[in-house]
Amino acid sequence: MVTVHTTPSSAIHATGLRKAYGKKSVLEGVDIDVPYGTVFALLGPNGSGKTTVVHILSTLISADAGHASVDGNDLRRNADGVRSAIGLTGQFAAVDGLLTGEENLMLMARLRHLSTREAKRRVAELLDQFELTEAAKKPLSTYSGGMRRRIDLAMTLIGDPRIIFLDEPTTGLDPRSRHAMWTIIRGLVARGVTVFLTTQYLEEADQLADRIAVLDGGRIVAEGTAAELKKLVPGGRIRLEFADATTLASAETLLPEARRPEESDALELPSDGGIDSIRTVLDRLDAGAIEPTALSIHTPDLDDVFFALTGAPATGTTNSAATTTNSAATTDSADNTDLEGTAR
Ligand SMILES: Nc1ncnc2c1ncn2[C@@H]1O[C@H](COP(=O)(O)OP(=O)(O)OP(=O)(O)O)[C@@H](O)[C@H]1O
Repeated sequence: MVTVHTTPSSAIHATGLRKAYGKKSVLEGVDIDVPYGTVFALLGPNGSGKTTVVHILSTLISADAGHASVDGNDLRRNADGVRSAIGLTGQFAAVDGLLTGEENLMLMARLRHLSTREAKRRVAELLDQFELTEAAKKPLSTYSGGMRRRIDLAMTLIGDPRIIFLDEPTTGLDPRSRHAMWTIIRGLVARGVTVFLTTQYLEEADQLADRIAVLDGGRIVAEGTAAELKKLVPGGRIRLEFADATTLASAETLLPEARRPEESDALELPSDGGIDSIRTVLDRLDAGAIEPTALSIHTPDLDDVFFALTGAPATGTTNSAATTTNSAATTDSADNTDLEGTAR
């Protein structure tokens, strides 16, 4: 029998997850590690398999191959242990629209075997926490999209799970409701809850996640903090401005690789945004006694990363992008000592 080696600090640990629906292969060997008390975001384009990963890790479906443990419980051997440790939002999407928010929460509390007294206390607490006290007595069918997501999350939290899975928690919400949901999620994390979320919104991953993994073509093609991922794609540049046209022309001679954006008196050079590359550029200008009046650094955003990794029309192209990224990460490793296996 194969033994799963669970890192004690891992809330979620998975290796080699595979899943196919008929002949359609969805996951082709996915590895995931989420330390306790952190937020992990699984990013991927439509149909990349994010929900499939969540459903496997929350025991709703089984993987064809691979091993995983959640809160130290092996998914195959102790599915009940996994279920009692986790909360999964989205699973109550079919809650009774005719019942009020409070009634739905009470129902869930009783299903969780809370006493009437304890259920009432917990429900009141959650209604308050999710700013639903006013709407508590109204039927769920009258709730807005944002309110439904909040009641869904509140229902998930009735049992005080240590680990929660949020499958696209803010898809379809307006910006205000999205920000309200982010505040709630941050509050949960502050109380020590581990969050595994899937999202198509790069900003959401950037805002909330300690680590981000990009799923594409059935594999995790890159993983790291938002800052680490941004370093992986080209597109970073230094922008220099000068006092007058004469200085600009002299600077151009000293930095022949720089380009001058149209209709501007500035120069731009490719850069990883690191201190060393900035210092090198300034030293070269200094050699000609030239000082820029302004210096700014543009680092790529997660959109650039996502597009570079998943935007290619064919999977083959995507894989080669990941490989290129991988070599970039290796070259860069002196600057990124904690960039373990960043791009795969
Ligand atoms: N029960 C199923 N039977 C057959 N195919 C399925 C089933 N569930 C999912 N799929 C297919 O597996 C692929 C991955 O689906 P999944 O829902 O995991 O992707 P996703 O990344 O969550 O997508 P989205 O962002 O659109 O929700 C899709 O092509 C989907 O059509």
